[in-house]
Amino acid sequence: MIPSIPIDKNEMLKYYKPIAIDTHKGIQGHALIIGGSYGKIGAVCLSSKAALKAGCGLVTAFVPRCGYEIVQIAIPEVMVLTDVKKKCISNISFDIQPDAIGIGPGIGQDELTQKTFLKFLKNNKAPLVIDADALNILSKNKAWFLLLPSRSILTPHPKELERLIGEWNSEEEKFEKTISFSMQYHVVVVMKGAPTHIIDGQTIYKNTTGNPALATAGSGDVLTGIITSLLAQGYEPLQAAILGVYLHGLTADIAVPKTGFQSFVASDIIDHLGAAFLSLE
Ligand SMILES: NC(=O)C1=CN([C@@H]2O[C@H](COP(=O)(O)OP(=O)(O)OC[C@H]3O[C@@H](n4cnc5c(N)ncnc54)[C@H](OP(=O)(O)O)[C@@H]3O)[C@@H](O)[C@H]2O)[C@@H](O)CC1
Ligand SMILES: Nc1ncnc2c1ncn2[C@@H]1O[C@H](COP(=O)(O)OP(=O)(O)O)[C@@H](O)[C@H]1O
Ligand SMILES: [Mg+2]
Repeated sequence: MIPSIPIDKNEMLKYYKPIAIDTHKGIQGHALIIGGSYGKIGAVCLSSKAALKAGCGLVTAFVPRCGYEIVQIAIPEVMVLTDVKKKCISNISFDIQPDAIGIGPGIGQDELTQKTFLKFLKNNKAPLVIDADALNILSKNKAWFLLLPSRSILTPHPKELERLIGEWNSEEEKFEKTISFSMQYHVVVVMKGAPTHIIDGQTIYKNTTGNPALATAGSGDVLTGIITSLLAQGYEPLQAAILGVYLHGLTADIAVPKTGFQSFVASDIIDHLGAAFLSLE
């Protein structure tokens, strides 16, 4: 057994910051979600709605042109910036100053998307959450790991993790390799699974919330939105990852007695975020 710190309510209460009474949307954090491609704009809708519902004052989505109306209609509270290309992201360019950026949900791996992702990494200064195809692009271009801002948060599922660090022959080896990766590139790795572990250098955290209802499309896209939101609200990267993973899992624990396992979908995570936050008050 590899020793780990449980991510439970006690751990949460060390970090959780209730909302200040005199706050306003301008200081409550601005999250930017970059992602989507033709047929996968839903991933950005889920991620950016989750960012709002996790407490951000402002959320902007950067999507290919085909995503403009979809995001505006699905979530009117979210602002939308569009790429010049219709079906994929080819030129990440914006004149806002987000407090944190989540990149990857539904973004695909088009050559143009890979190129602009490299340019983005070279210029970006904002704290990052990297998920899905942005992780897969990094796995194909391992030299780019060096461009990640220190304390970036990576959120791979097991297959994405294998693409990042290579195959493992035992659970122990998987953790060893992820710890080395985290230390080498100074990143926080959210090893999604059942349960999810968070690796920060040599420290391993193990989540205690969540259940198989989360095995549903878009569940990880929602987690990216939640963690990006917390990061934008000023939580330190490790705290944002821990709190995000805990709340994400808790929504399923709260919802399942009403929805059952089968009928729980990623939007139910978003719908139960309020109840999850209230349990910390
Ligand atoms: N509505 C939308 O717009 C949605 C858009 N989405 C977007 O689609 C893009 C592709 O994302 P993706 O994760 O589906 O593809 P990919 O990286 O090939 O991984 C799939 C393979 O990984 C494995 N695997 C996964 N989990 C595992 C586990 N827990 N434990 C073990 N293995 C596990 C499993 O491999 P297998 O077991 O089949 O060998 C599976 O076949 C991405 O950009 C995402 O954001 C989706 O979020 C859906 C909603
Ligand atoms: N059986 C399970 N028990 C607990 N959590 C699960 C289970 N299956 C999946 N999850 C969680 O659901 C999420 C799935 O993420 P991911 O595979 O990236 O989904 P997607 O790409 O479809 O959004 C992760 O947070 C993972 O930990
Ligand atoms: Mg995913």
